[in-house]
Parts: sequence; structure tokens; C-alpha cells
Amino acid sequence: MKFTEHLVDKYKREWRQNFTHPFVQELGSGTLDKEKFRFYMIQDYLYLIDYARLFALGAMKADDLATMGKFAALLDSTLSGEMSLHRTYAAQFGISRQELEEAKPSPVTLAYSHYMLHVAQKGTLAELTAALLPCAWSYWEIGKELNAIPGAADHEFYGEWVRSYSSDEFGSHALWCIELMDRLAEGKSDAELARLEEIFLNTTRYEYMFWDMSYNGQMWPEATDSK
Ligand SMILES: Cc1ncc(CO)c(N)n1
Repeated sequence: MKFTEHLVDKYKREWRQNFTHPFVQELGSGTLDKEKFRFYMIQDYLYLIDYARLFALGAMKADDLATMGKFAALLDSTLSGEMSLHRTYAAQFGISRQELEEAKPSPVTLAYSHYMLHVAQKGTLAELTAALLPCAWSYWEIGKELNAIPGAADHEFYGEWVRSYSSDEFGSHALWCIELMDRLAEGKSDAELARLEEIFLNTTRYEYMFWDMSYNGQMWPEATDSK
């Protein structure tokens, strides 16, 4: 069994939970409250800015030019491809690019993106790849599952999201990350593999928390006046 197959098999409960979250289900049925989506889209934009930095660190840590070049390409496609989806949705909500960039991250956005950046800065290339894998892979799988729901890809508002994440272009990026993970896991010690599993589990769980935070519009607690 490939290492990546082993990962989703070992953590199938946590992995599948991302697909069954009401945010994802309602995105697929087209019934998702637009205010929830608005909150998600702003937070995801902030998330992607830091996520793109992971690709820069991947280029830094790569051992060969092909891998270095691919990380650089992923960095560019995140900033100019994936994030243009967010800018298009933002425009529909009347949110400017500046407003998007000046928005404040929620506790979960901050925790998730900074966890990934910490692993990427401190760890090996394999650890960095384990951190980013659930993002790319679960979105592609979710995109494909939602695309199979009749009408989801043609939905007047959410169809564009479904088409983007189920696209062959996004899929080829996710596949490259999966293959890189399998290549980097080869010959690693049991202790190193256990570390990769732990990172994969953490970011798989953070994916769930991101859907949940978006569904509930969870921001920082309000401070109250104390007596
Ligand atoms: C939270 C999150 N995970 C993964 C992706 C896919 O890039 C995204 N846009 N946002």
C-alpha cells in the first residue's frame, strides 16, 4: 500500500468527516447560506496567502530543480489562479481586494495557517508536504464529489466553486502533492513516518475545523466589561 493510501485508510473517520460537514453538503445542494459562504471566502483568502508561503518554503527545501520549479508554479497558481476565484466572489459581495487583504484572521484560520508554517519552517520537505497534503487532496476529492451531484456544477452561485475544485487543473496539482508525499516517504524510519502521520492527521482535523468555523462564523470571543 502506498503511504498516502495508508494515511487516508488509517484516518478514514477524520478524513471522511470533511465531506459530511453541513457546510460542504449545503455547498453541494446549493442551499448554503450566502453569509456563511461570505465569511468562509474572506477567511480562505487569508488562509491561502500563508498557504502560498508554504510553496515558497517547499521550493527552498527541494533537492532537485524539477521539484523546485513545481513548487514555484504552485505558488503562482495559488496567488493568481485559485485566489482569483475568491476575488470574483468577493466582487459579487461588494468586497474590494484591499478589504480582503486587510481582513483579520479568525482563531482557527490563524491556528491552522500558523501550524502549517511552523511545520514548514522547522521541518523536513516530507513534513512540509504532509502538512499541505490534506488541503490540496481533500479539496479535490470534495470538488469531485460535489460535481457528481446533479446541478451542483451549474448552480448560479456555488457552481464556480464546484467547477474550480473538481477541475483537471486543480486535480493535477493535488496529484503531484500525493506523488511527492509517496516519493518522500520512501525509506523513512518508523519514527519519521509516525511524525508524518501526526502532521497529516493534524491538518486533516484543521480542515474540519475550518468548515465548522465558517459554518458558525466563529471569530474571537467578545470582551465584556468586568466589575
Ligand atoms: C482551508 C483550505 N484548505 C484547502 C484549500 C485548497 O487549496 C483551501 N482553499 N482552503
